[in-house]
Amino acid sequence: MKRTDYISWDEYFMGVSLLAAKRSKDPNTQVGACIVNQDHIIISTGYNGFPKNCSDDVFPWERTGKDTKYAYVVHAELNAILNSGGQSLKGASLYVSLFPCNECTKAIIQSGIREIVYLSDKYADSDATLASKTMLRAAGVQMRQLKPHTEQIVLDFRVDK
Ligand SMILES: O=c1[nH]c(=O)n([C@H]2C[C@H](O)[C@@H](COP(=O)(O)O)O2)cc1CO
Ligand SMILES: [Zn+2]
Repeated sequence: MKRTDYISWDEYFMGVSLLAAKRSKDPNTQVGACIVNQDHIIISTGYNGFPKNCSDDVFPWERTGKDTKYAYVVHAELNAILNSGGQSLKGASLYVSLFPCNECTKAIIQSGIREIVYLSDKYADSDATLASKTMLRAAGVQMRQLKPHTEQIVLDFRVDK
């Protein structure tokens, strides 16, 4: 008899996104993304962080003031698109822990991604999110908020030997 407590595809790919988010150095919001093709194969992952060679210890993580993170940080979704190494994203699904902003949405639509599965929509009332939703609706990209059947998945690094 097969196991019955295995995780669903949605939980698996959102779980990968959440694990990617754990790599983020952002002290306030850690975002993770995972792009999956129609065969359920992971094409790419990403999290929010500064561009290559722009040191996490030099560039600012402040949210307010003269010099903020917003000018420098690459969003998780854009990193995932850029990390896909030129593979076609046509018909792919994007799993992301936070609803995409309008700038990422432009790249998502242009890359051919057809579905966005998200967890949090904490900036739902922002102009960026409203613009995202307007563009995604116009472009016919599906959006759905994941309602997980489980509250958490624990990774256990302990082994027998
Ligand atoms: O979709 C997103 N993807 C993404 O990676 N981010 C990143 C940019 C920032 O590093 C952080 C948001 O920071 P804050 O919540 O402090 O404003 O999340 C933010 C959004 C939402 O706009
Ligand atoms: Zn974005």
